[in-house]
Formats: sequence, structure tokens, C-alpha cells
Amino acid sequence: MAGVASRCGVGMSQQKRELPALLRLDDVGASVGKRTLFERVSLSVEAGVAWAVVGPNGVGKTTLMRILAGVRTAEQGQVWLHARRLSEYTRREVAREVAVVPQSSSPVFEFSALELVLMGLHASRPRFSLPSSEDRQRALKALARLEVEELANRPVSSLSGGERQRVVMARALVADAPLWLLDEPTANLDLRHQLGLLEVMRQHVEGGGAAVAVLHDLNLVHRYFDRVLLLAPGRALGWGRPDDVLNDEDVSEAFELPMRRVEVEGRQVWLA
Ligand SMILES: Nc1ncnc2c1ncn2[C@@H]1O[C@H](COP(=O)(O)OP(=O)(O)OP(=O)(O)O)[C@@H](O)[C@H]1O
Repeated sequence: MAGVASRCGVGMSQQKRELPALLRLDDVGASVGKRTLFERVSLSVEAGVAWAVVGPNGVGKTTLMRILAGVRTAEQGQVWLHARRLSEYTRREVAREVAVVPQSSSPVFEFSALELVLMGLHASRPRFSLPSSEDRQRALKALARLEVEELANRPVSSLSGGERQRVVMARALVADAPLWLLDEPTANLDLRHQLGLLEVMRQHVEGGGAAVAVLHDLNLVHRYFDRVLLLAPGRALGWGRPDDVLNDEDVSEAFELPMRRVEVEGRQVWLA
């Protein structure tokens, strides 16, 4: 395996030098108790770029997303949002910059789908203000974009896993935050809706936003993501362009399973 540094050299700063980093990780590491999950991860999330985070169960993907969202402090290194340390922002300031789609969300209260989507607007509205009719139209449009408009008045607790996932994605869409953090956004979705959701993410990125998403399907990484971070138990194996980072040797090592990448009709496909 080549060293991490050689692959990190495929930094986006060389590719899109003109675009400022929204989020930057400097030598970031995380551990739980005495167990190191990963260390020395240094990368930039720039406008116009989608990053995927991949690796086996329990390797630290959600932990990393929590660090990027500012709800967990990294044991090592620094995270920068624009030019300031992420830790210096208030929660409300972070929410204006970062929209989060968590791995799974169980509603505590009986909100309707529309109310849940409207929560995406809270950070950019005066405190305790009621949503305007324009806000409601925006939220309905976001629900329609995710093909769940007809669920607007349904209690979120009554939705199926896949329906709820798309409603939560609509909340990110309406928030208008430049950076999206998506933790397994496709987990509960059938293939058509997985592709639809990733098209929505792509549109956000092409429009000058950025995204970081945890994914388990490596085939989708090649198709929808510009950069990937590959985590293995105890360390980050590499980060950079999917075609470089996701090689047979490193992917097999990370997942502790012999895996092979083949090309089918111009697409990269993984075989186990
Ligand atoms: N508060 C905690 N206390 C103890 N261990 C924790 C805590 N939070 C996370 N862990 C452990 O840290 C490891 C990484 O968890 P994390 O949720 O980041 O993994 P993941 O890569 O997202 O996994 P998955 O693919 O299963 O979602 C796991 O072994 C988890 O049990």
C-alpha cells in the first residue's frame, strides 16, 4: 500500500484553486477510549465538490460526521469552517452553514412532514418567528423535489423509513446551507430513490454547494462523488479521487474481504 501522503497529494486545492474551502480538516484524529478510530486526516471540502466517506461498520464514519457538524470534538487536530475554527461558532451559526441529514432520526414529537422541513429554515429566521406563506411554499417545493409532497401533512412517525429519509433530505434542501453532511442518506431507499437523492445532492454541488456523505455502496461513489475518504479499522487508508483511492488492495484491506473493481459499460463496479 502506498503511503497516505502520496494520495493526499491529489488535493482539491490543485484542481479548483480558485474555490475557497468551506471546511478544512488539519491532522484530525478521533478515538473512543483507548481505541484509535483514525488519525492525521487533512483534507479540504471545497465548493463544487462532493466527498464520500467509506469503510466497514464501526470504523468511525459517523464519528467523523459528528466532528464535521461540530457536535463532537476531535481528539486530535483542528476543523476549520471558512476561516474560523468550527469550535468558535455557535450552534445557530453552524446551522446556517451546514445542513445535516443524520443516519436515522426518530421523531420525539408528533411533527408533520411539512413542519419538519420548515425546521430547516429556523437558523436563517428570527427566533420564535412563524413560517411565512413563502416559507411554506419553499418547503412544499423541497418535498416535491424529493417526491414526497403528498406526505406534507402526515405525522413523521407514521412514515416509512424511506419516506422519512426523503423528508429529512428535503429539510436539508430548504435550509439553503452551503455544506451538506449526509450520513448514509441512501440507507433506506430503493435504487431509483437512491439515484434520485444523489441527483439532488449533485445539483446542490453543481450549484456551488458542497457535500460530505457516508455511503456503503462503492459503485455509487464512482458515479456521484468527486473525492473519497477510505477508512479502515484504526486508520485512514487514503483520500482523494475515487479512481485512485478505491483500488483493489486498499478496499480489500479496509473491508477485510477480497474485492475487485471491474469496468462494465464504462462504469466502475465492485465485486466481492
Ligand atoms: N459514546 C461512545 N462510547 C463508546 N463507544 C463509542 C461511542 N460512540 C461511538 N463509539 C464506537 O466508536 C466506533 C465508531 O462508531 P461510528 O458510529 O463512528 O462507526 P461507523 O463507521 O459510522 O459505523 P456504521 O457503518 O456501523 O454506521 C464504534 O465501535 C462505536 O461503537
